[in-house]
Amino acid sequence: MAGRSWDESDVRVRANKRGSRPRTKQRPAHDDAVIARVVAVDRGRYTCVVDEDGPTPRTVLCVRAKELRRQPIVPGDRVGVVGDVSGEADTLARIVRIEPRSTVLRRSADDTDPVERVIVANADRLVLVLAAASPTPRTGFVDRGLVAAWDAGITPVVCMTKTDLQDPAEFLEHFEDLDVLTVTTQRATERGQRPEAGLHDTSLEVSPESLDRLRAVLDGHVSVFLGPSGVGKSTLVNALTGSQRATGGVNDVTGRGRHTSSSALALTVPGTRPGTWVVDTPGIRSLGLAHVAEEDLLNAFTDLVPATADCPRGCLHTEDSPGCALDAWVHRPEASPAAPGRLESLRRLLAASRGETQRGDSEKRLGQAIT
Ligand SMILES: Nc1nc2c(ncn2[C@@H]2O[C@H](COP(=O)(O)OP(=O)(O)OP(=O)(O)O)[C@@H](O)[C@H]2O)c(=O)[nH]1
Ligand SMILES: [Zn+2]
Repeated sequence: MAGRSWDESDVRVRANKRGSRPRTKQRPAHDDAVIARVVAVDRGRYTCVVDEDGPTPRTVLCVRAKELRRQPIVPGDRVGVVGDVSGEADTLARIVRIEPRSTVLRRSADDTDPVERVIVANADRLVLVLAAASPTPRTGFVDRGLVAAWDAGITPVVCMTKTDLQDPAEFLEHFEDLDVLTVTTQRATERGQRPEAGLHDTSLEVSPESLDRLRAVLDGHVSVFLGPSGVGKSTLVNALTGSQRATGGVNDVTGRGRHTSSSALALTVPGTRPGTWVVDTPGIRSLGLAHVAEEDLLNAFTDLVPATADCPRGCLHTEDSPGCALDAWVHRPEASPAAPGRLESLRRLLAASRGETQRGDSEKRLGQAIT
């Protein structure tokens, strides 16, 4: 293969097995393809919404063209679709093209999955969900989430749930030097006061004001929610989208009835503009940062980056790096009280990332450490 680079598409230039016509790389341009949004992927079937911001949005079930076989197509993707795009029952259309993606959210390989995977395309909000209490919020989760968002070019949002249980102000001080969008949510009433809510109707638990605030943050965006177990993600997603993930209800956009697969699912948000999506990623509580370059990791700490200009060349910014300017910076009188903690976070992440690169030690993987 000297002097020439090639990819898998070359391999497929060969006679059709069934012997009719030879395959070539000159495929029809599919000028007639309509643009659709992928909302769910399940065993080679792609549920797409055609005309998402037009007068007749409809759900179309698709397969993908053979030439796209090797490319991941994920929720959030915008694709070109040909064939029967009526959305009527028992029709099947075909995805012939993946539109350029504005962002991709990746999940690092880890012990549960050896392959790095794209999980969502075109998201522009990463909502890091934490509870003000129960479970106790941890700054490390936000630090890692901010790095993941920065790396993917996605705007992070910190969403503090359960503020009925605890005032989140003290926790949020940790991030006050960062220009991070923050939103708080709480439950409307005690369950006991709303017996009609029933045990499984979680949507009634979130206060209407909370939902208004969230909708304002999500409006016009494609958002992914990420958070440790038990912080109230499904409660929020259900309340916002009207889906009933936990109970297997019917969603009117996907028309799929039950969402049993564990892959991501894009849902519309009633009361927002067309083009507003929440991508639910069941089972994914962390993204892993193994694929994030060290420099990008540092750049995510926008509050500390300016200080590194005074570090010696090649400074590793560890606690024992000679002349590292970061210590003095976070302890200067005008520094915020949160600054030393931020430096600790940065050093923990750097150490984890270096540990992994040097030793390949899976225990040290950032992927595991994010939650
Ligand atoms: N007090 C209070 N409880 C809440 C609030 N939001 C959710 N909860 C409760 O927190 C518990 C966990 O909520 P879930 O929505 O299942 O949490 P989750 O993040 O989806 O958890 P996983 O499915 O494990 O990822 C439930 O008992 C909710 O009723 C809130 O704002 N205030
Ligand atoms: Zn340094």
